[in-house]
Amino acid sequence: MKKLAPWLIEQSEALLNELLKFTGPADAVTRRFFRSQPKLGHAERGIIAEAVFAVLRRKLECAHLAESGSSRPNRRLALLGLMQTVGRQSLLPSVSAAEVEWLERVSKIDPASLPARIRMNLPDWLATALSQQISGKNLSVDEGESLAAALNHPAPLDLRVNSLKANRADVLALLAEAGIEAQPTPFAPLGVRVTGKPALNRLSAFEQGHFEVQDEGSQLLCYLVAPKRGEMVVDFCAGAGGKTLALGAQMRSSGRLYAFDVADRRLAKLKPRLAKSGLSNVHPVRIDSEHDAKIKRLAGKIDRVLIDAPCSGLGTLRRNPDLKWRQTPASVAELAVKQASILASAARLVKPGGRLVYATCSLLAAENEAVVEAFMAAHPEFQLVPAHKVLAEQQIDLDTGDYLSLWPHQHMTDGFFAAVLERCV
Ligand SMILES: C[S@@+](CC[C@H](N)C(=O)[O-])C[C@H]1O[C@@H](n2cnc3c(N)ncnc32)[C@H](O)[C@@H]1O
Repeated sequence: MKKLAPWLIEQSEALLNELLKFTGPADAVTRRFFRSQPKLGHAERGIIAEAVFAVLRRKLECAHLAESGSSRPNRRLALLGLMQTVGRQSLLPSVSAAEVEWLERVSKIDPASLPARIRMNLPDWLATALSQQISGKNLSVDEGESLAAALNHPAPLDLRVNSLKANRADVLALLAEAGIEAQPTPFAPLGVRVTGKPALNRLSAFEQGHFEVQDEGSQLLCYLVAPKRGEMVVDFCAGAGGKTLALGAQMRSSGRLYAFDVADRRLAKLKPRLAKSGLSNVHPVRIDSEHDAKIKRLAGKIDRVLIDAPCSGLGTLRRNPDLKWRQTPASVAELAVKQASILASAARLVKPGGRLVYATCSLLAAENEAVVEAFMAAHPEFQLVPAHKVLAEQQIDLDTGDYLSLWPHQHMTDGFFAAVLERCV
């Protein structure tokens, strides 16, 4: 047990002061804060970031506990975050006698005794939407509690082996050699789940593109696309290209893979990743919107289209806990309109017999089933292909029904939704 340096409490409080304004994504605010504090070392940044993210995950619970105590409110929150992450014994020698007494008192409170609303740490509108979905599927209330609990845990670190350069056994062996504990992911054939958060970017296998960091759920979406060698494929919302790289490797770097996105700055991040991936079939293209004229030129020519739609990100709360406090019913409704527009436009690319995969990292039916069902009602030329069949064809034994619905508490992945649609004529 090592005593925590008192200034780390002050820095955690200072960062919380910024984060709790919710003016932007928490990871960006945190990066900016650390840039303004160049003297902070890697380990110290880790301590601060973990503590403040613990507060964001359990904001309602922390705010409830912080109603007692007498220091500054955000200092109390920082202390609660640090108590969870570095432990009480490291923290207590660094705080005042009154704070020791308060921390001892609140740590005796059994979380199970708190009202469900506070225990779940979800805003009311989101808790209601999720519990309606859960009861619509005839699942128990406990299911909602387990989901909320899983969303409040940090995500594990998953890797995807780049099959152009390595195989999973090689990567597992080299991680073991480097003293890093890891195991194969349960579903994705090229996935590796690492224990803890070791710094992987200094490993030469990472620098040489033998693996990429990618959640197992994201990897599974790419198996739904299942592009083949020599095909014409579009990754419509490619962003920094996490899924583009996986699709390109599935195509064995043959055919043509267009990586579309409206954000230049995201596509720019794809370029260095492409360079080390060994892929030569990827064409990044910035589009103005889903109505860009470049899309018309490729209409009816594409074998496979992936739409990894912009969404609320509520399936990624393990990594981005701030999203539950930043999204609102109005922002979700606005996103659903955008998603419908992108889906309708991207669908024009698909050739007869070709497929499109509509995917989000949201848990909400409004961004998922509702968008797909409205699209299918307006486009009878598209038919739903059961997701479990597509996965089974690739020896992946995962059946969540006609749609792929991944849930953190059931599958240990981020929350994802995907539908496979085939153009019949
Ligand atoms: C969920 S992210 C994509 C993540 C990416 N596929 C990956 O695996 O890393 C959604 C992306 O959609 C892009 N986007 C937003 N509006 C768009 C539009 N109208 N057409 C194409 N892309 C769009 C955003 O810039 C963002 O990069």
